[in-house]
Amino acid sequence: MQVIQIDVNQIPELEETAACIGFFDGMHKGHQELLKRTKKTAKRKQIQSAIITFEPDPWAVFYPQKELHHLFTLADKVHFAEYMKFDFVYVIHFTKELASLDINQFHEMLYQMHIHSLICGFDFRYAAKNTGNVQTLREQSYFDVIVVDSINDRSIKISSSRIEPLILQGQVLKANRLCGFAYSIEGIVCHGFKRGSTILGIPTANLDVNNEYVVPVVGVYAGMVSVGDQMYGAMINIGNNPTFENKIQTIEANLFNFNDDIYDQTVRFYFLDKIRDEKKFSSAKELKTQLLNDIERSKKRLIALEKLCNKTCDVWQKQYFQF
Ligand SMILES: Cc1cc2nc3c(=O)[nH]c(=O)nc-3n(C[C@H](O)[C@H](O)[C@H](O)COP(=O)(O)O)c2cc1C
Ligand SMILES: Nc1ncnc2c1ncn2[C@@H]1O[C@H](COP(=O)(O)OP(=O)(O)OP(=O)(O)O)[C@@H](O)[C@H]1O
Repeated sequence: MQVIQIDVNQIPELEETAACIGFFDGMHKGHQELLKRTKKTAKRKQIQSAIITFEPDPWAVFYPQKELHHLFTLADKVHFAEYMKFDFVYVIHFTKELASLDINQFHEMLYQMHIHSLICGFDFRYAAKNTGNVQTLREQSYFDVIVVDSINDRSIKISSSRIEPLILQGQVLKANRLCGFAYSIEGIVCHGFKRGSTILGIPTANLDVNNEYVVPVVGVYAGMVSVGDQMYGAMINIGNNPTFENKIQTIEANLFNFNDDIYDQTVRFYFLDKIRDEKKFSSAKELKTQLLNDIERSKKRLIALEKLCNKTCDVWQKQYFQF
């Protein structure tokens, strides 16, 4: 698979493709339907398949002062495209100039990119002031258009903007249901206060998270952590460790059946389900008793959510560690 950066003023020579178009934050089940339809169309027409996305987030161009967080980084989208066996990811550089193209100029751009079939959702909007829609796409004759009907959950469209608040509220299991795999964030393992391994006897890997991600609300989660291509069951805490009165928020995980040194390694934390709120304990001993309970509770959730775990391992191409 190839990732091609595209500047609207300098469109490179591209192969003929069936391509889906959108920002694709999170690659939820609605996005997945577009991806499947694109692959099918490419196969039927014997042409290449592509995902067209934009970078940076159009919102960042119009509101540069706003700090934006996402469910997926561009690298995550590229990974997902590879998992779905796409031939190309086209990353169109989103600028004010691109945003000001009129409907016909936008069609011409896609024509110059050799798009043979464009696959989009029923509510796709494009061109200056979002004046383009599926109706205007159907009226042009540069390329075929396939429109995907709304993919719903409980009669409401599945969308990135519906999933984000679920994660922010700790309703990760609901978010996971809308994606089909567990929500995850990536970062580098950094040094904590070392209380986990010394005072508590329960070592934790502290995550210096890539701050592009939406971080779930403070709380304790049953989850998984991947190190290299290996997946481990884990319990994860996001919080301020009130028992020790930390000043900063930490994201840390205790990995089951694991005791390697992974400082400075890139790892991914996967959130399956929230199991409790973070609490202040009156002693380290009480906290430790609770943590031992959390291990058992997390393992039970991992077993109950086996399908979700397996699908997540499949998407991220990790080997699942059975405990
Ligand atoms: C699953 C899990 C749950 C936790 N729950 C709490 C909690 O409820 N209250 C609290 O003060 N700290 C909690 N902690 C944080 C511990 O206090 C923390 O692991 C310990 O301070 C070690 O931190 P360190 O890695 O900086 O040494 C939890 C940690 C984990 C891994
Ligand atoms: N649930 C869905 N059903 C059908 N098409 C969808 C669905 N969600 C997104 N799409 C389509 O997928 C493409 C990418 O959409 P986009 O990146 O805007 O996702 P979104 O989840 O709708 O985002 P947001 O919540 O930010 O509006 C668009 O063509 C859009 O119409």
